[in-house]
Order: sequence, then structure tokens, then C-alpha cells
Amino acid sequence: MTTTPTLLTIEPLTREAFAPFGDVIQADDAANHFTINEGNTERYHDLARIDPGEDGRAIVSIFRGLPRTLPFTVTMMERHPKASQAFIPLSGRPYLVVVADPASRPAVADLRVFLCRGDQGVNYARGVWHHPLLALEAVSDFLIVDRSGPGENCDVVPMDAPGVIPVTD
Ligand SMILES: NC(=O)N[C@@H](O)C(=O)O
Ligand code: NI
Repeated sequence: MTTTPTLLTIEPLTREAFAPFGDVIQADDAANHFTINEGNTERYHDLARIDPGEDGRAIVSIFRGLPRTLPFTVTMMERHPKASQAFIPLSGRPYLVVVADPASRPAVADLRVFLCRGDQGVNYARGVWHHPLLALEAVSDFLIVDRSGPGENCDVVPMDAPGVIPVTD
């Protein structure tokens, strides 16, 4: 691994930009939404493709993440080859996701960094490279929808070079 760090660019999270990596879980007008419960409730419908794999079961957990300090250096990435993994923020705070295309081993030049608002969740599609949870500002809870089942479902790789996420303004 070369030691020359690469400064990474932070992008705002949008459905379009994140589409190669999975789904954005967000209650906005771009979602399929309709009124239910005699007008009391708006349903934002079918926002993410939850994929527990052929031999797995979808499970719901909560991750309580400590805040990361910026600048943050990305030295590894992981993927879940058997299933998707969704993160829905419960604490209303922003967080970061770092992703790379599932087709090949991630190189630092391939990394995409998204700043997610506290009302935006993400669902990593099966096999998408991502960094483990990057909470910001304070201890933050996230609802997680991922897989329980047989076999190993987490590949971890070191980065070819460090990627540095700068301080956000
Ligand atoms: N290990 C674990 O369940 N967490 C990671 O998969 C993650 O993406 O944070
Ligand atoms: Ni993960």
C-alpha cells in the first residue's frame, strides 16, 4: 500500500448519485407516497430493496455509534456478499457513508463519500463496498435492517492507499 493519502471529496446524498450503490430511504415527494388511515397518515412506500439472501432472514437491530473525528482516514472497506444492509438514523444527526462499486476490489480513487442528513437513510445493496458506520457530532442511534443466516457475510479489505475525509464546514 502506498502511504500517500488521497483527499476525498464529500458529496451531498441524493437518490441519483447513490443509485449505483443502493437506495436512499427518505420521506420526500420523489418517493411513492399516499395517504392512509382516513387521512391521518402519509405512507412513503417501498423505499428500499431489502435483500436477506436466499438462505438468510431479515433482522432489525440498533447500532449506537460513537461520533467519528474529522478529518477521518479510511484505511479499510467491507462488503456483505450475501445480503443488503440498511441504516436509518434515529437521532436526527448527519452521518457519512463511504462506498465503492461492488464489481471490483475498491481502490482509494474509487471511493465515494456522501454526507447524509439526519432524515436520510441508506440501504447498501448486496456486495456494495462500504466503510463501517461513520456517525458524527454525538453518540447516534441507527435502525439497521440486514441479514441473519449461515455462512460468513462480511469481507474486509485494506485500502491500497489512505483516503482522508476532510472536516465538513
Ligand atoms: N459489523 C457490522 O455489523 N457493521 C458493519 O456491517 C457496518 O456497516 O457498520
Ligand atoms: Ni456493513
